[in-house]
Amino acid sequence: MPIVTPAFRIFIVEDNEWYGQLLAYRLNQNPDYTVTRFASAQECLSQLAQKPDLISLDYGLPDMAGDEVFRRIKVQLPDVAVVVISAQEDVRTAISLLRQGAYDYLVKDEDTPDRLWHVAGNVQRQVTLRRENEQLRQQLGQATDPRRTLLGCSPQMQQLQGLIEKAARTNISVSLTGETGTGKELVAKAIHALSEQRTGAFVAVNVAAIPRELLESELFGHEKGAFTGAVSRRVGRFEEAHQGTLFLDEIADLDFSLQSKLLRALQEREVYRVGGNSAIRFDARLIVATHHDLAERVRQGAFREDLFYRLLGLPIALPPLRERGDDVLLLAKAFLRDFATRNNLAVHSFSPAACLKLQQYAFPGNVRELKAVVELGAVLAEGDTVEPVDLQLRPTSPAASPETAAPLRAQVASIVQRCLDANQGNILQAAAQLCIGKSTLYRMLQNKEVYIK
Ligand SMILES: Nc1ncnc2c1ncn2[C@@H]1O[C@H](COP(=O)(O)OP(=O)(O)OP(=O)(O)O)[C@@H](O)[C@H]1O
Repeated sequence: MPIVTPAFRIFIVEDNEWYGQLLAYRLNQNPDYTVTRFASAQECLSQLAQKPDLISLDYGLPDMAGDEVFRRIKVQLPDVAVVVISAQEDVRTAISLLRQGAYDYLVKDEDTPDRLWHVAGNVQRQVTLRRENEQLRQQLGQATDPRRTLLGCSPQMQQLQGLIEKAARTNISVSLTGETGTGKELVAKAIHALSEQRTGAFVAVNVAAIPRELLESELFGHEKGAFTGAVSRRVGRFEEAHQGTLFLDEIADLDFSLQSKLLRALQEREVYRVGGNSAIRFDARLIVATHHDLAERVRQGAFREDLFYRLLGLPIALPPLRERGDDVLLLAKAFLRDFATRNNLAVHSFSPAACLKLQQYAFPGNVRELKAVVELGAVLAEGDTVEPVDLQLRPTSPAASPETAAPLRAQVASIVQRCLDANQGNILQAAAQLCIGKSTLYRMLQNKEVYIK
């Protein structure tokens, strides 16, 4: 099966029209790059669902401070390479941004377009290698054992694992719902990896991220000359997914006319390329996902009812992270261990107060946000322990309010005490559950903040 390499997407965020054009002109010399320009931070942030591979970010945008834009990008897309471009050299800012995960820091001068070109080449090579790696692993059938990749022990997650296994036994369509970052794509991949289709490709399309006029040819492909710009024949995502799994993310955003075409394709089990006459057989499992209430969309007349029922298949609702109890700490610990190992960092645990801060936060961005918060926390931590100050949560969180900060010590002690009691005073077990070192527990005992009853 061929390795499928999607376009390499680059965002240029630059309020100086002329300079933005200059950078785009240089990068567009590589026909494999899809370059999009934005004049403001807000415009760029609103389009992150397109999942760019590289962002060239002007540090002095008029509508938002550079470090804030950087932080928001990294919360949503922790893996994207961000190259910060600044009008003047500021070593402190550069170091701080690089520590927080910026890919590079360039100062604006006449060589910048060439240096950006060079950096883009490096990033593209890394991204291509990573994608090929993932696809090869999947094709070898070694990919994603959901028990290893989909972490969580809460009853909600156990129920989810059961549904994934049921879905994998047949080729039933699956409709996933859940807030952003709850793991819908991960679940789709897990179903694929456990199913008979695992030797075929897993093809993911984010319907909301592709402009309407390009989506039809993205899904169904096109023949050479089908429209202006169709310089060669293109195989659509349906064809690529043949005998594998097609994952359509953000399905609620599908345009009405494309809804009819999708329905026809599913009923007939065949598709036509744009500008083509011959039917192409399509046999793949379909998984759709949305963070909207699709039934409500049907009631509003924005989504076809017949298509809704055809897509519904086995509905699986993913719970928000804040409803998964202790999974927050379990996931945080796993992400910390993983990030520290990959980056050779000594940091290995969270202080009790840091655990409490994580448990009290609502995580509107769910697991994706937790992962970004933990990784940044690992970078910011001074010693081997992540402290509350290292956890950069959004200000709306209750954890940030002064009322919760004041009795923090007492609350920590009460949580630790409850955990000690639940473990019949077993310090090792309690420390492991709380993700803290046993020395912290001994110190709290010594200070009479907690007791062994
Ligand atoms: N239970 C989990 N265990 C480990 N990692 C998880 C879990 N759930 C989600 N993740 C990680 O969180 C991130 C977001 O997950 P994913 O992209 O699957 O979410 P999503 O619901 O599809 O998001 P969106 O609606 O924004 O597309 C990914 O890095 C994923 O690997």
